[in-house]
Amino acid sequence: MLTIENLNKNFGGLQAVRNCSFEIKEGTITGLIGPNGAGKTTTFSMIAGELAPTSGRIVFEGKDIAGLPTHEMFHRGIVRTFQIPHEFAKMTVLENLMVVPPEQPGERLFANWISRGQVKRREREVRDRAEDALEFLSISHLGDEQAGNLSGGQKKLLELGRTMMTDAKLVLLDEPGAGVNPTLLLKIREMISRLREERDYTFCVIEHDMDLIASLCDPVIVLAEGTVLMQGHMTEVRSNPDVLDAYLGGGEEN
Ligand SMILES: Nc1ncnc2c1ncn2[C@@H]1O[C@H](COP(=O)(O)OP(=O)(O)OP(=O)(O)O)[C@@H](O)[C@H]1O
Repeated sequence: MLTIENLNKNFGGLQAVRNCSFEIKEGTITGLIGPNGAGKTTTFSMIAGELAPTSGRIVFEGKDIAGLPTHEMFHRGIVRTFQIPHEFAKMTVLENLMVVPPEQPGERLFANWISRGQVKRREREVRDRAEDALEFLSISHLGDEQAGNLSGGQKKLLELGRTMMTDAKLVLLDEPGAGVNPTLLLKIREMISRLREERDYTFCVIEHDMDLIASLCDPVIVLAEGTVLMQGHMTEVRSNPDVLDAYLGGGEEN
């Protein structure tokens, strides 16, 4: 589905990503791990169109999309969620979902005037889709809650719900486990798995929680110093001495 070929990103004299190449196969939940500063976030930002690569190719469904802006990536079905969920705190959970779909007819000045019926129909569709997302995620009871009142884990579920409002094919999940209590973590893990199995999403996940990676992701790609150190099943990754070295060398137990 996505092939990264010899990707490079320099920030001045610092080479954050260097000759990085890997593949994300359709229907997988691919983990992207590595010590702090390994280049994971920078790689995500290039795939999502927030950063232009210095050089290299990002081929999505057969087309080189490197350097295209975020809205183009979104349009093609690449959606990124963030470590800190971007909910609208003063809006309800349901409203947070309903504002996601781009180009709602009611937002276009003349569409309102020309075809009220069409706008109403579209609004109904969006509401149905939002309610379906809430039901899927078992958070229908939170629909009327102000999003700002949600716990960290509930906000992550809302973020998954916002993704379900788009026509995403590849979802880039940025630390879905960060700041989430253990009970909700199990639920988030289950929802990601079910979204893959039942709704055909492909995921790429950056995560520091190795148990979450082990239980959710296959394959796992390990980045170190901006490039791929190894790739495989988490059992192989865990027993690879180079991976251990990279983590210990980074001085961080993550
Ligand atoms: N906008 C920027 N300007 C300059 N340097 C940057 C910028 N963004 C990232 N870097 C540097 O690039 C390197 C890779 O950073 P990146 O955030 O991609 O790593 P990471 O693997 O996501 O780390 P972490 O796990 O700590 O989030 C680091 O040395 C970082 O300091």
